[in-house]
Amino acid sequence: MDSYKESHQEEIEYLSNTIAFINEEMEKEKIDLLEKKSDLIAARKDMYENTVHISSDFESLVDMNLYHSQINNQISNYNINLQRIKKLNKMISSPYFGRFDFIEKGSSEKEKIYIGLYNLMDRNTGQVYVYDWRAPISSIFYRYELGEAMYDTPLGISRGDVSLKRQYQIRNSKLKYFFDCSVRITDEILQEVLSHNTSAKMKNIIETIQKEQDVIIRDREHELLIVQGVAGSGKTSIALHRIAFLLYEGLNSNLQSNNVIIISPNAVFSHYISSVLPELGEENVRQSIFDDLVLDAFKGRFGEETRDMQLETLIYSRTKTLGDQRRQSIDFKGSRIFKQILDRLLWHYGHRLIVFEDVYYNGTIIATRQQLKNRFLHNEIGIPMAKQLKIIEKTLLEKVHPLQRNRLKRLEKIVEKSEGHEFEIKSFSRLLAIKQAKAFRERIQRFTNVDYRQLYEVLFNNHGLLVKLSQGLELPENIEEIVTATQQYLRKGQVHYEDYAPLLYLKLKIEGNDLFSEIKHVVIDEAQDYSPLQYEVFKLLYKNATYTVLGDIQQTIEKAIDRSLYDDISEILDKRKTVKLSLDKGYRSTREINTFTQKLLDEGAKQNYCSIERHGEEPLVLHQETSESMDEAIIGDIANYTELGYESIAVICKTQDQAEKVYCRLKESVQITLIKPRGGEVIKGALVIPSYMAKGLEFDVVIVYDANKENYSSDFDRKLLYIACTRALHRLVIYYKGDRSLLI
Ligand SMILES: Nc1ncnc2c1ncn2[C@@H]1O[C@H](COP(=O)(O)OP(=O)(O)OP(=O)(O)O)[C@@H](O)[C@H]1O
Repeated sequence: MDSYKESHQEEIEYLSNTIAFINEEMEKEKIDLLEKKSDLIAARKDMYENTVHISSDFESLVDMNLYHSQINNQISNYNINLQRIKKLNKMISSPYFGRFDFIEKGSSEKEKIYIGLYNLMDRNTGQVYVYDWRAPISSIFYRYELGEAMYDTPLGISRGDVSLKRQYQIRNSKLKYFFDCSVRITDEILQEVLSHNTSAKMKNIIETIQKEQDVIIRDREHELLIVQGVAGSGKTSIALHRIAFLLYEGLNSNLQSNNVIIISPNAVFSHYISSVLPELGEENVRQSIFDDLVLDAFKGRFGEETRDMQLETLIYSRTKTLGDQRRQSIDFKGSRIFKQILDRLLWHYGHRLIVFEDVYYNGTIIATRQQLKNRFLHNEIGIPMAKQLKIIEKTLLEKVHPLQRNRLKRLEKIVEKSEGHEFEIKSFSRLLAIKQAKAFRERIQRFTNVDYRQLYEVLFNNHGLLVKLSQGLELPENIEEIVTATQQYLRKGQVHYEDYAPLLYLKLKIEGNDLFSEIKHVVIDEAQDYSPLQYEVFKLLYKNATYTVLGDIQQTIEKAIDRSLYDDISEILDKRKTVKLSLDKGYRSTREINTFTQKLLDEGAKQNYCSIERHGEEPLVLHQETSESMDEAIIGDIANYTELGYESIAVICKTQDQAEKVYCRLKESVQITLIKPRGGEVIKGALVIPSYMAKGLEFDVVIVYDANKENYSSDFDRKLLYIACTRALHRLVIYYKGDRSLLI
């Protein structure tokens, strides 16, 4: 037998043994599950029959409690069983995708390490059929070629030699093919994976994780890991695989899915990525967008303007002075300088603006204003301002409490002497006492109540104060206009999106934050979308968490491209162990599309970039005489590309408004969906979407709608165009009417 035949025979046998083992395990688990189910039903019945259902008697309550905790245990065991069955079910179709043979230093025995989605081990014999891709030893598969290799174990580094590396395609429990490779993961298999159509939901990449990606996924050393990665370099994929890894590691470190939160840019994106972690076996990881954090924190007090609305306003007012002013206002209110002003405002409030008063009750002094102020200013244990003032209020009320009896007696005497209340002295006096107590409390609350919104308004309403607080700081040139505009809309009861972060910062500083204490790890995707002040807010919200922050500064929309953002993030989050890494290789698009999109970047913003060697058609830039002919061409394209087998085709418009109009016209002739900012899921087929909403998503075919000179002219437009074009996997078509945009 030649060596391939021998290997083939060996692999067929290994696969069939593995599948047989999975089937056996599945049978056992199913029997176990049935037993657990009937035990659970019996326990519930027993509890129903043998305990009282309503009681205030202590012994009966203890009894009920015992039954409850027993049933809860049974339910959790039942769920563990179900999870195991789910995992086995996922494995049966394709139990592993890779193998390497490893001889540990000092040993003569060759171990065959098969790698798949989960561990598969015979607990009786100790034989490991498959290693979880996250297991320490599996890192060798992603990081090493043939020859010397090492991996991290809980007991230290383990070294050895890799004598074989093999990759498989197994579908429906059948071995389709396998091949040996000397390099890490061959480009052929990666290209094969990348040449497929994209799906409506993001997929896992465990079979082809690249070395530089694996380093990020498996990092356990750093408390803050910052990744700058070019478009399509796998940042989002890495973020999700890293979470799965940390949760696996979590078996040792106590990290559970409810200890992790992903901050993502919008609801459509959240949907898009929502299936990766469940696919990897990790459910219940929370996702949030900044807009939702704001709504929750302000309890609906404000939050009408969303980020999409802010972006739309910027797009529409680009050429007007108002637009520039708004942009500068956004920059300023998100800056570290504004954070310093807010800190000074808080200090100033505590030291100068709170007007403590002497507190009298029933003619006796309870506390002088100086005593109250001293108590407030000597807050050594750092209790947040609002809580501290409430403690002062409580202490004053407690002091007054024993005096209220005397006050009541005094009131009764006064009432006795007055006419018309002879028959109701007691009740009338009590009523008076209640009213006076209320007035007393309100007097105290004049200095113990603090409202972050009012304080924010003070800053803009009092010009002298802003000047004073910004001494030594560099303010934007048009600060006067920013202040006047803010003053005006705050007076009308409105709040802009860029005010949320400063308001939330003030709120958290003033009131403190007891929420999210369970969060131990935060993943921030599209990191370039957040301002330094938003990072200050994250720091206050997730006080003790470690962070993974991933972004691409080329995809910054509303601000100027600022390479110092990552330094700011690292200073703000201020973790002991921080690392900044970069990813320069784009995996999403064909080389032709990648070459084209890199040329869209401003000369000054060019970056280190390399593309995956996957080839396809050159992007097309096509002129159309009229809107009608452009519509017709797009309708034709949708039909052609569908015919060619592409499954997701996005018509990307600059704005929401434009997207709605195009959708209304196209839907008469083709099956097409409009994606709205809060519109839920991206589905397969043809869709129309505004440029900024397409961020983070990807499509087999991208058709850019009307990239003419008017639509795409400024630097701001350049970024929208870049985001739109970098979404394409296989085909990119750009239409324009009139003059072609000079950005192309
Ligand atoms: N190692 C890999 N193996 C297979 N596919 C990969 C790999 N890395 C990235 N990809 C694919 O490349 C595409 C882009 O990945 P992803 O969306 O994670 O990149 P990104 O850096 O977040 O992109 P962007 O910033 O442009 O939104 C996805 O289809 C992803 O599955």
